[in-house]
Amino acid sequence: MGGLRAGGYGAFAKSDLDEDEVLLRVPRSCCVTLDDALSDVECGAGFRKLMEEAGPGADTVVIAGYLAKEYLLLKEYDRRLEAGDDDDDDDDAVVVGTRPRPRGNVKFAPYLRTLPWERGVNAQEHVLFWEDGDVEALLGGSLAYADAVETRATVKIATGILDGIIGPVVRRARGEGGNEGGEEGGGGGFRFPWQRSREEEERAAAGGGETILDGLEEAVRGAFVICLTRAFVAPSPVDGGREEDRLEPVLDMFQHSNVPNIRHRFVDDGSIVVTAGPNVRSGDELFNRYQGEEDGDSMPYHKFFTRFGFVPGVTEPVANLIADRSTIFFPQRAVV
Ligand SMILES: C[S@@+](CC[C@H](N)C(=O)[O-])C[C@H]1O[C@@H](n2cnc3c(N)ncnc32)[C@H](O)[C@@H]1O
Repeated sequence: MGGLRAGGYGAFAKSDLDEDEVLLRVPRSCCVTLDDALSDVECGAGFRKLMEEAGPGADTVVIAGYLAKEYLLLKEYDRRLEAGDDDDDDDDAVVVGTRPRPRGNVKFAPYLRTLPWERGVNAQEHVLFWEDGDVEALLGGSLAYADAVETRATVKIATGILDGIIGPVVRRARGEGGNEGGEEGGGGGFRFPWQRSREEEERAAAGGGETILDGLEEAVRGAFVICLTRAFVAPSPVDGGREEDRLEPVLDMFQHSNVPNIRHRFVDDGSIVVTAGPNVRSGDELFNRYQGEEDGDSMPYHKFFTRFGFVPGVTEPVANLIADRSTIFFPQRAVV
């Protein structure tokens, strides 16, 4: 990583940089991709079923589910370690089904530990972290309202679905039993919410069904925030160049600017290469440019906010912009 230093919430040049100097190269094997989720030993079968039922639109749900499951398993290993179960090498292995998974076996463990799973970690803000009342009070009537409500509803539905896939795996790891639904070859005992009978649906809605796995809501919410604020769209080298969402460790430490001073490009083997723009001096913060898939370069700022959790160039709390009825959030009205 020539000329690059992490610090604060972003990355900085540690020396003057030549234009086009290569700062880093991230191989696809270091990225979190849909392949990781679909080939997962414990939940891959459940994720594949979900893709069959729901189609490619389920990509983000599947990647978020995979991240949430790995994070919850990592937390379980950590809990055991803290409880002093680490004297013997095997003691802190979490047994999922019949397979022990030693601590080191969470593929992305060091990366998962750096991510903003909760509001405020790495100064992360996002409408997914808000209470319903805050969304109504702050965003009601604003341009951001519909997006915020839709994103939150998607995550709520996803949480119910993912409980059926990753819930049993995490419950087993915690020694709480759980059916075989999420496990590869386990018979597929779980059912998606759309496969439940009306009676089961009503019982679940009335709180009489199985309860959602403890900690799952928070983990899925965090995983969605992570996907929305950090995923890159890249051509997949394994799927005829189809575009895929990926999490790119290290590349995702750069903050956004509308006038970036680095560039990134995808190369044929699936790696991503980051190079310096012109006139970068030692100590300068290095900025990338985030792009929303549907709006390309011109994503409106209220959409930028619901997707990435901030408004470019604005340092004051968004609540102040809303209180001042900023034109970013409220359509302008002519004063006559
Ligand atoms: C991909 S991360 C960038 C690095 C990040 N701060 C981190 O947690 O590693 C994206 C998040 O960084 C923050 N961010 C990035 N650029 C920003 C900017 N120009 N102003 C304020 N926050 C920014 C937002 O919280 C955004 O959701």
